[in-house]
Amino acid sequence: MKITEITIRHLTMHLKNPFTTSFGTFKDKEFLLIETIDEKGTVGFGECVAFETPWYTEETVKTCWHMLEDFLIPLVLNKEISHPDEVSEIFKSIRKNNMAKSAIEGAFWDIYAQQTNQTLAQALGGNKKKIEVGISIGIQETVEKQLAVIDQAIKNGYKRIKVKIKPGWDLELIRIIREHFPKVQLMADANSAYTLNDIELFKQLDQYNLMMIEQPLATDDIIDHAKLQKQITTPICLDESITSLEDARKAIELGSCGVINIKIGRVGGLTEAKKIHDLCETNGIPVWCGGMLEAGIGRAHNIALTSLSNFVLPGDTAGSNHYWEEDIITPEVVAQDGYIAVPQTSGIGYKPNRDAIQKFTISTRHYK
Ligand SMILES: O=C(O)CCC(=O)c1ccccc1C(=O)O
Ligand SMILES: [Mg+2]
Repeated sequence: MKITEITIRHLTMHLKNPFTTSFGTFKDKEFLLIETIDEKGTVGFGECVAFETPWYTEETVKTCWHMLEDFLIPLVLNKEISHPDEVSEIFKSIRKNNMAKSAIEGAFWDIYAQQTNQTLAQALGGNKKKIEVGISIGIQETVEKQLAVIDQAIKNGYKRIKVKIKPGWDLELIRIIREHFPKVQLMADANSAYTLNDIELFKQLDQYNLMMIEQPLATDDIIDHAKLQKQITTPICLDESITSLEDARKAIELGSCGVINIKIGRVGGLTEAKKIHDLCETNGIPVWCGGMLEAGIGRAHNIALTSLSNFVLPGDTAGSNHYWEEDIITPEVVAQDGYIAVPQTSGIGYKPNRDAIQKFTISTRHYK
């Protein structure tokens, strides 16, 4: 395939419920949508998951646009590429900037799947017909509100609940949640809000039978996580710390985690995500697919990835209606009884909703 035209759109979408983490609150999601067209007229879409501010990783909407426009697009525009795996090879000359790389690589995968008449899931080697998903619930204003939101999520069919914790909103919160929901599959995500000085807190958390604790320590750490893992029984799940196959290899070798959360954008694309998946499978490390409050295009890519065999734990890919009044794909993503059906039409399996995309777009630029 040869991409002859690329469009970047800057969208802003209002979240149904504000999402609060240890770093702050989101009310809207601003992001870039990438549309690519090849010489045969096949259209592919990729979603850039970077946020407006660099709280989760160092990338932002603006840094991604800069990287795409000035470096990444010139490397792939009008180049003959036979397989999307080649895109990450070409991008190796650019350090990091994984979310920017991933956005464009995803559009190549979409086109490749369509041209080989496969679903994106099949193109990646995934066989599952449906995937099990959970839900990630942000920090609420009160414990009562937190319990009510969890209760509603369970009523909506989600069987695995993830809550966000931060210093002062942790042990007591988990104790109360467990008291109300003794059996639910429960986990906590700290988004790097703690240090090894908090080791007593983590030992205390062991009594609540959490499935895992996600990213308790620094965003770039695997050494302290290994020390912590040796002292607690709850498996540590790494999110922010794993940005590549090499990171995953080292974390596994050190014993820094028992589980890895794979996010396509964080690791630089589907090719790298699949490699991490395969490495974890070989090493007996279960994985699940993380989320970045994606709109429909990014969500569709997550669903395809989750169809791979070692995604054995429910991920954060909830249905469109958990996030949006209106999503940018048709049909929207539906989670029923905690499962999403993997679409069976070629490419990402959902149609971009051009009217909705238009409505949420605040600026557009074309490259050819
Ligand atoms: O529902 C989702 O998309 C995932 C929500 C979530 O936990 C999250 C959302 C934004 C940034 C980081 C994270 C995270 O997994 O740490
Ligand atoms: Mg996380």
